[in-house]
Amino acid sequence: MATILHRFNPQRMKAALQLVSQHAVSSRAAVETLTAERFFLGPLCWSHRPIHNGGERAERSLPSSAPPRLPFSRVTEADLTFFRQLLPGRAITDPDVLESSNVDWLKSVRGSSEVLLRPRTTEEVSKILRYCNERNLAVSPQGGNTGLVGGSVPVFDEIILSTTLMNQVLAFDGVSGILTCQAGCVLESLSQYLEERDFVMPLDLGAKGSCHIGGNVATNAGGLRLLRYGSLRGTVLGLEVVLADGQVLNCLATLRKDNTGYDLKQLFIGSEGTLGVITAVSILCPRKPNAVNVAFLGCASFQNLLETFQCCRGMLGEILSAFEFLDASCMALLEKHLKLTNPITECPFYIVIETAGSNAKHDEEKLHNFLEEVMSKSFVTDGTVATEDVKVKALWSLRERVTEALTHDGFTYKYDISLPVEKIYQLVTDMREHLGDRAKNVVGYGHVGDGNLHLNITSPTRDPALLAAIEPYVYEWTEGVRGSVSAEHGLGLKKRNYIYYSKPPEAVALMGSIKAMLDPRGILNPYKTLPDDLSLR
Ligand SMILES: O=C(O)CC[C@@H](O)C(=O)O
Ligand SMILES: [Zn+2]
Repeated sequence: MATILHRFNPQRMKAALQLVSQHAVSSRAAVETLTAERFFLGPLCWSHRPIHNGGERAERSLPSSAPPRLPFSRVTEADLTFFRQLLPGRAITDPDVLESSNVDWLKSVRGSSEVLLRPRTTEEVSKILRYCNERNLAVSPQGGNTGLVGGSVPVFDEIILSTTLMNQVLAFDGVSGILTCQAGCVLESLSQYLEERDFVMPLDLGAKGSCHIGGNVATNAGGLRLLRYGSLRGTVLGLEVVLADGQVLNCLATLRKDNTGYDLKQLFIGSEGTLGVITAVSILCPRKPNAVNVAFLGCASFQNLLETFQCCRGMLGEILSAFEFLDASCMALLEKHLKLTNPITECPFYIVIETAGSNAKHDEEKLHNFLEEVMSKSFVTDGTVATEDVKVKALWSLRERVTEALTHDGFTYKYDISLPVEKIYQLVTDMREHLGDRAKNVVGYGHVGDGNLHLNITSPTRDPALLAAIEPYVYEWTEGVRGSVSAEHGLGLKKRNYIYYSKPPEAVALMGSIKAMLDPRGILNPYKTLPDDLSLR
């Protein structure tokens, strides 16, 4: 527990608890305040955050997913008239259309917004935000609504600002590979656009068919190619952002190098729409590889998997583009719920390795030598390799569709953890032991190459007792090895109060100051990312 002490600030936590209880009283008194049950699909959930004070430890409750509604204005008929004039036919109030924008992809959180705006241009976004800021109307920016932490839907009646119609490619330079596009372009459409021009997007994720590039950047999505091309913090070269007061910040540079002052775009990458609305992105795209190979391998232990990883980095080097894993429990769920077939013999662990290079013969030879090495050393017990597009896709779907398989297994508690790579599976093993038969399934999968574990725990229904057994255990465990409680999904609504497990109070306070400077009225994506002790002021 000593590791928690240096990060924990008892004063701040005490203030947070007082604040939360004040709000709880006033929100109960307000007749029209929305109750937790309206946005949280199930009974109110409380998590327990240990409080350390001079060596004494006390358990206190801090609401995890139930903030009170902040005193924003409510949308009036006059507001609707303004929006309808600005966006003819694109200011939507039909509850049936709004339904899918109010609920997240996991169907775990629900807002009750009555207005969905679909701008086409940056100028329209600017006019919307200037108006909302003046009127003190809260706004929930939304891309493809594929987020997993409740960050992409309103919590109460925030206006939904959708980037769906901002889907134009603005420019592509076939020499440098720099693409400039509007924020609402769907990732898969951009990939297709680039492939026709012999380039690829530097990121790829399971949600590619629906997610928007603006949302990807706003959440700093990682995905399956990060190992090769790095994070969006490196590949995004420029951004256009509309600030809370409607000001347009045009930092849409298309330069590889630019050291003129602070790199402001980094503030917006990963800020989950709380500091500004990203309206356009310029991004550096790699050449389309001539040869792609995918190997699906089985290992008898996680130690063998790590040995395979080390060997892989050494022998495949520059052509390695992904090293992903899933455990046997994930495979069982793929078979049971999605009727997918395991192409190799049953193993405790499975690896998906992708190579992407410029010389098919050279790549195949390297892969062949590598496979021979890991099989002869018994790091790998079985495997199959694909080079044809259809087979490559089929092998990838075994990794990409685990999230979907989990949705059929009951209620899922999801954790997206960054850990030192050698500890990546220990958390799954410890959690299984810790929960015993209280969970239906405890599964681990993720991005080995990035030290990113997706720990998912299923239960027949939402189960507060199970949740109390998982949290704060999972966060304390993570903090104990100096990991991060959000590797690539962000904090959103669900994880906002756990930020202190991964960031010192001084850093969180500075985040609060930046938020206050850029969005003084707090209208942008309220209740998300920052913890309640900062945002409920
Ligand atoms: O559902 C999850 O926990 C992970 C989703 C996604 O980040 C993935 O890598 O498949
Ligand atoms: Zn992931």
